[in-house]
Amino acid sequence: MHTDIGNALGGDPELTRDALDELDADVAAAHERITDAMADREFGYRSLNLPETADPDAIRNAVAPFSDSEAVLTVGIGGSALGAATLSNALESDVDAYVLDNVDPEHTTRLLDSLDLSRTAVNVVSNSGTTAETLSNFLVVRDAMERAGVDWTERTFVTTGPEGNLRSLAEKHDLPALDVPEGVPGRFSVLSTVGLAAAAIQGHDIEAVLAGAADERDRLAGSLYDSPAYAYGATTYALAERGALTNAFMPYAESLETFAEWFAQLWAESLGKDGQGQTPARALGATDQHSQLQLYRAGPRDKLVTLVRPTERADRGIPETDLEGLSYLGGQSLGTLLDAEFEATEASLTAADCPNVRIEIDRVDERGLGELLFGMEAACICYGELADLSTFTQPAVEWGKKAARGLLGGGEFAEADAVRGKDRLVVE
Ligand SMILES: O=P(O)(O)OC[C@H]1O[C@](O)(CO)[C@@H](O)[C@@H]1O
Repeated sequence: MHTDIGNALGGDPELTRDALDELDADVAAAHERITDAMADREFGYRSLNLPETADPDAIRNAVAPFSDSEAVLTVGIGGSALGAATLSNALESDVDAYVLDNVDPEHTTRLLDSLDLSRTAVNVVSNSGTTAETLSNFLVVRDAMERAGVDWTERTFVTTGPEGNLRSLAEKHDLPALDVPEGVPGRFSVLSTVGLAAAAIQGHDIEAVLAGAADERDRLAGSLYDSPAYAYGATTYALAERGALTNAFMPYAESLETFAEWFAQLWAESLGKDGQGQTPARALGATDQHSQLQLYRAGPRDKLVTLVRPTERADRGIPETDLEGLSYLGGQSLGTLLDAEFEATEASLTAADCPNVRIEIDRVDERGLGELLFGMEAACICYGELADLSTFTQPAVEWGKKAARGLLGGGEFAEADAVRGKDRLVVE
């Protein structure tokens, strides 16, 4: 992973090289804290140990019974689904991958009706084992399997914490069970059983994912100028401190669209604390040049744009044309056009004083994804250290869970009363 912060300097909000140089002393302190916490396997920080603590052989052994699958369905939500989805949507495989990470009945029915459940491996993923959406979807999937005459215990494995409903279910029905690594929050768990099991069933080189992550870990250093991950974490933090409260995250590869979704949870749930944080806006290049770029260039001076691309990709030529005014496109390639648009957009943002950062990997392959995923996790932790945040917790999400549970008769919660007491002003 390479991080180019040249265009992050001198924009509006303004960040100067002197300011970054001054911040670098804090980055050195953050690095020391991070490496000590990694060595002590502290909660959350131990996520950065996964390149060597994850056990790809154990993962492959656990999913071996599903090697005949034509599809793998991950039932989870948040970090328990987005890591697997990032890898499956970025890489090609003969084994299809699907994710149920919402409780939209029409979508769930459409998906289940489309699957041959007798040939689908179902991975139910929940660290807590109590997440309403995941457990509800599992019950629906199990019912669909039974209606299809499929022995669900033959097609299902779980990935969960040491206790809870899924652990009990696995023990009761002797299901293969993978352990969610202890002390690793869901949004930091992609480089573990949580993100790698489905990838293993799809035949992806999970060892290469971990090798890419290990390479990025080896680049962590006591200066932002020596570590691509810290360069990104420190620059985004410094810009946020100066008013860039939105981070438009814009990969120029369809295969990285879900990666942007994964990044959004990592950034929002880790850094949105005590009135601080930086809103991740998911975008896609070149498509969003024709939708959101207007705001990025000419809207409030409250954002940075992160541009991500592989420097190598398979390409496809554009046929010659005699269409008036389009002949310049003929004989080019789609990849050349995409790169021209990337660089033009980057320059366009800079010309409009919108700070932007370029992140590049060689290719969207297992190794490149490992670099990106680890790099963003380390960047996020660096930002959290600099901002003195509680990076690894997410207390604010609990209010809504209690309210929903109360509305469903799952207990007495004051939050549910607040829902019932909504002020209404309906305009029809
Ligand atoms: O793996 P679990 O416990 O089902 O949690 C799923 C997701 O829900 C959250 O806990 C937020 O509610 C995320 O942090 C997590 O990734």
